[in-house]
Amino acid sequence: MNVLEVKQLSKKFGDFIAVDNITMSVKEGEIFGFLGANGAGKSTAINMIASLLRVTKGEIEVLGKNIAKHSKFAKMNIGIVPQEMAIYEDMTAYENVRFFAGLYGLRGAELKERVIEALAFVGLGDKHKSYPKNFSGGMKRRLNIACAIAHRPKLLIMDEPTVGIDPQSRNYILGSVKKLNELGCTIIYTSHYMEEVEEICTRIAIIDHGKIIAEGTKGQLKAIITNQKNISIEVRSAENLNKSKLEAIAGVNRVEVEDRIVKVTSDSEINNLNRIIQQLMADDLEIRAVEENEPSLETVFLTLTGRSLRDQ
Ligand SMILES: Nc1ncnc2c1ncn2[C@@H]1O[C@H](COP(=O)(O)OP(=O)(O)OP(=O)(O)O)[C@@H](O)[C@H]1O
Repeated sequence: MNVLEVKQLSKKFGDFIAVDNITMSVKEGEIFGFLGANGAGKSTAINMIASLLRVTKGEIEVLGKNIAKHSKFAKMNIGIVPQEMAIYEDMTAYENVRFFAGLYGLRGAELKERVIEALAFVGLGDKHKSYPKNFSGGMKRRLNIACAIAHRPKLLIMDEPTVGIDPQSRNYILGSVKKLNELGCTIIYTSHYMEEVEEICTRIAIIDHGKIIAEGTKGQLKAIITNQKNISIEVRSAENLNKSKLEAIAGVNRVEVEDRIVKVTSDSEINNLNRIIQQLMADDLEIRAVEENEPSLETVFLTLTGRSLRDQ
């Protein structure tokens, strides 16, 4: 089932087109990565999905229902962790989460239970009475997440939740995202940190100048720019290597030897690692290490957009 369906969605600010006719869908159980450089249009797109921003053109369906026609249904089923911290500094952590969960209609014992659950989930179970003004950036982010999940949304949208925080909180947040997903929450995760997206996302859309320019699993995105893989095998000595026999293995395109490293370039679709290793062993080469390198998503992004994700 599709949790989210976006059809020909656009947003104009005056004459400027921030989101340009995007169509995409997110299936139940996915961690869908929305990857783009600063200003690419990520926040604008997800703010429309979360009903925080008016749509210029296009349609958005959540769990099969149009969000413009079923606004309450959409609100109950979506949680958003906005880029700008949305917490009240003069309310305790508990009061913050209670306030936001209350906006979703939770009341009484259920409200209390969910607030406690959400705070524990983000590792702030012992900070109920603390004020966020005394929190580190990472703790504030975690509180922000607790506010967005207490009503147990089916779809959680996170807008760069790890920007500007310490590595420990970052790891905690990434771990929480995975755990929430395992508990059945579908997640849209925007970031311009490539490694995060590579680590947690099951499918990724690359957005650039308001348009989705590529979409797919990591493997599919990487296959856009290359259908090759590089295998590096470190051996004790490459003296006895029978190069032509290696080159004869199905899928192998090139074999190079650099000192004690045998470098094999092969079609990525063909699973021939076993045969390559068997051939080296048949030549009596002592294998010390094997490494298979794919192009990184950063390379994919660079190739498709002509610019780096960061530093611009
Ligand atoms: N309210 C607004 N009025 C005018 N232009 C806007 C407005 N909001 C965003 N923009 C512009 O739309 C473009 C997309 O912005 P958006 O915030 O969606 O990008 P982003 O991909 O989320 O980037 P970032 O990683 O910096 O948040 C930018 O050029 C931005 O300046």
